[in-house]
Amino acid sequence: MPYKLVILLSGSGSNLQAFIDACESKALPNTEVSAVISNKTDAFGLIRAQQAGIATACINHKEFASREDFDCALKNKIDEFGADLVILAGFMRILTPGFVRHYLGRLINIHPSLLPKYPGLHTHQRALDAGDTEAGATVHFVTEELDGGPPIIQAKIPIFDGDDAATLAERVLSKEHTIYPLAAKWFAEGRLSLQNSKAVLDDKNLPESGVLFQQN
Ligand SMILES: Nc1nc2c(c(=O)[nH]1)N[C@@H](CN(C=O)c1ccc(C(=O)N[C@@H](CCC(=O)O)C(=O)O)cc1)CN2
Ligand SMILES: NCC(=O)N[C@@H]1O[C@H](COP(=O)([O-])[O-])[C@@H](O)[C@H]1O
Repeated sequence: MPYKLVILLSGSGSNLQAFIDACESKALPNTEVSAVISNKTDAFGLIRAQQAGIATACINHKEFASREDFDCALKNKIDEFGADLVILAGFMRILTPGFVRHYLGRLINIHPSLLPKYPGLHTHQRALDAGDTEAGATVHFVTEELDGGPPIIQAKIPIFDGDDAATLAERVLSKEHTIYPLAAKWFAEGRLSLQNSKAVLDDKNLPESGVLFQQN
């Protein structure tokens, strides 16, 4: 029985594509993307999923009277598909405490900064404006606190003179496509868990910033 990923997204879906390719190449063995769900009807990630023969659903947050109602519909759809792991891949909605509690420990996100720096939006511009010399991405467990969940893995890149938010985003995204499937692989292998609000890998608490991914 393959390990089932349900991926939530709001945009282009290049991280989704990385998961599709990793499952296809068996870099993520015995794992499948069971469904892709978006809150945006025009998310290109839905097209990517359809091109890969993956079930899709669109639940438009604008059609709901409250965040709680939207999250309840989202939860029902996810559970209809069945998910061992719920993956936020550029999903641009803040999730309610009830939703997070339901999936706690099997709900992860990728954030385009070296958390705890720059939670929220516009991370690359904030790093540039602060004069930082490095940027990156963080895979973390999702908790009620926005982008405050325990980090699992981080990748760092240098910020070059002349970088702008777009060039930074492009180089960070490339690292995301490596670390995100790796974190999911650890989870599918039963090596990664959330215990007492800490990320645990191979029965050891991870460092505050997660595992630092080093690519030679
Ligand atoms: N309870 C949590 N929900 C979410 C988390 C989390 O850690 N805890 N991670 C985010 C992902 N994210 C950054 O990584 C993020 C997504 C969305 C927003 C945000 O401000 N959204 C606005 C709408 C913005 C828009 O529609 O363009 C909103 O929801 O009102 C901040 C950070 C996913 N959810
Ligand atoms: N706060 C959440 C957030 O900003 N997530 C970011 O959205 C992008 C989605 O790209 P993709 O659609 O090409 O995978 C990624 O860079 C991800 O880190």
